[in-house]
Amino acid sequence: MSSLDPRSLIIMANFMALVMGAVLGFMWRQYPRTIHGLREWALMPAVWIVGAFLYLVPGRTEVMLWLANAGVLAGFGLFHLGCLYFLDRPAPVRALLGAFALLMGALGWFTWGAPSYVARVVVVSAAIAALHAWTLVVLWRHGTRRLPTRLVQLTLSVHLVILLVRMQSAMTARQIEGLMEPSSVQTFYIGAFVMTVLTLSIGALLMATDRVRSEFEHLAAHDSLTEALNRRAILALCQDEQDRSLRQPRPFSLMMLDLDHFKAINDNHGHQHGDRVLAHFAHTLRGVLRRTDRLGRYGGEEFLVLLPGTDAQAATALAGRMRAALASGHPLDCKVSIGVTEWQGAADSIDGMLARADAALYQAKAQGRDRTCVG
Ligand SMILES: Nc1nc2c(ncn2[C@@H]2O[C@H](COP(=O)(O)OP(=O)(O)OP(=O)(O)O)[C@@H](O)[C@H]2O)c(=O)[nH]1
Repeated sequence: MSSLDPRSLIIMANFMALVMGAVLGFMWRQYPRTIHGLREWALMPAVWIVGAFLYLVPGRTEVMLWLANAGVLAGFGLFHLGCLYFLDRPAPVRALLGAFALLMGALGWFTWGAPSYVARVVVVSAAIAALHAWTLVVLWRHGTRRLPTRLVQLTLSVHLVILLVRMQSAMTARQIEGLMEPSSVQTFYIGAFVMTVLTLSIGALLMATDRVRSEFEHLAAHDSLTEALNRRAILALCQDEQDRSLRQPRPFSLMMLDLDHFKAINDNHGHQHGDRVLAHFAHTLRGVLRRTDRLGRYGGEEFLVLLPGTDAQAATALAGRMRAALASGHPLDCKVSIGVTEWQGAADSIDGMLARADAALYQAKAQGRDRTCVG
C-alpha cells in the first residue's frame, strides 16, 4: 500500500469515475422520466473530478485547495440529493446550499484567518460523515431491501467509520501529515475516498437499473387503469398456485367477478365515469383482500381473484364482504355478480376451474345479479 502514490490513485479513480458519470448521464437522457435523481448522480463524479484535479495541479495554491474541498463536499451533496430525488423524498436544497456556504466559510477561515490543517480535516470529515449518516437514514427508511441499495448502504457505512477515525486521529496526532504525502495512512484515506466515490457511482447506477427493471416488470404485469394484475400475470399465478398445491396439498379458490349492468353505467354517465368505477372497484376489493390474495383483470369489466389457502366456503364469505364493501355509499360504488370455485385436487386444472367459475358467474347473473354462486 505504501508504494502506491496517492496521485496515481486519484488519477486512476477519476478516470473510472468519469466513465461512470458518462454512463449515468446517458441513463439520465435515456431512462424513463419517472426515475428521478439521475442528473444529480451523473453530475457528482464530474464535480469530484474537478475537486481532485485541483488537488493534483502542480504548485496548487490555497485557493485551489479550498475549491478542491468545495468539489468534494458538493460531490457528496449531489449524491445525497440524487438519493432524495430518486426516492421521491422532499429535498431541502436551500438548507443544503446554506450549510455548504457555511462550511466553505469555515474552511476559508481555517485556511486564511486562523490556518489549521487539523480544523480543515475535521470540518470536511464531519460534514461528509453527517451527509452519509443522513443518506443512510433515508435509504434505510425509504429504499428497497435489494442488493444495489445494500451496496450503497455498506459503502456509506464503511466510509462513515473511516471518516470518524480520520477525525479522531487528526485531532490527536502530534505530527500532521499533508494529504499528498505518500505515507501509508494518507494513501489509505485517499484510497478509501476513491473507492467510496467509485462504489457510490456504481451503486447509483445499479439502483437506477433495478428501478427500471421493477417498473417494467410492473408495467408488463399490471393493468394501468385498475392496477390489478393483467390476464397473463394472474393466470400465471393461478398455475403457480396449482403447482404448489400439488406438492403440499392445501385448498385454494378462484373467484370470477363481473360488474352488473356496466354497459348502462357507461351509457348513462360516459366512458370516463365507467373507468373511474372500474378503478374504484379494484381499489375497494384490494382493501378487503388479504396480502397473499391476488386480483387480476380478466377482461373488460370481468375480474379474477386467486385465493390461496382458501376453500369455497371461506371464498363465499369473502365474496359477501366484497359486495358489502361495494355498497358503502361511495358515489362510484357498483353491484357485482360473483362465481366461486375451489380446487378439486390433482385431477383438476386451472382451465377446469375457470370454466366452473364462469358457469357459476353466469348462474349468478341468471338468478338476478348482485349475488354469489359456487361452481
Ligand atoms: N369504461 C369502460 N368500460 C369498459 C371497459 N371495458 C369494458 N367496458 C364496457 O363494459 C360493458 C360490458 O357490458 P356487458 O358485457 O353488456 O355487461 P353489463 O352491461 O355489465 O351487463 P351484465 O354483465 O349482464 O350485468 C361494455 O359496454 C364495455 O364497453 C373499460 O375499460 N372502461
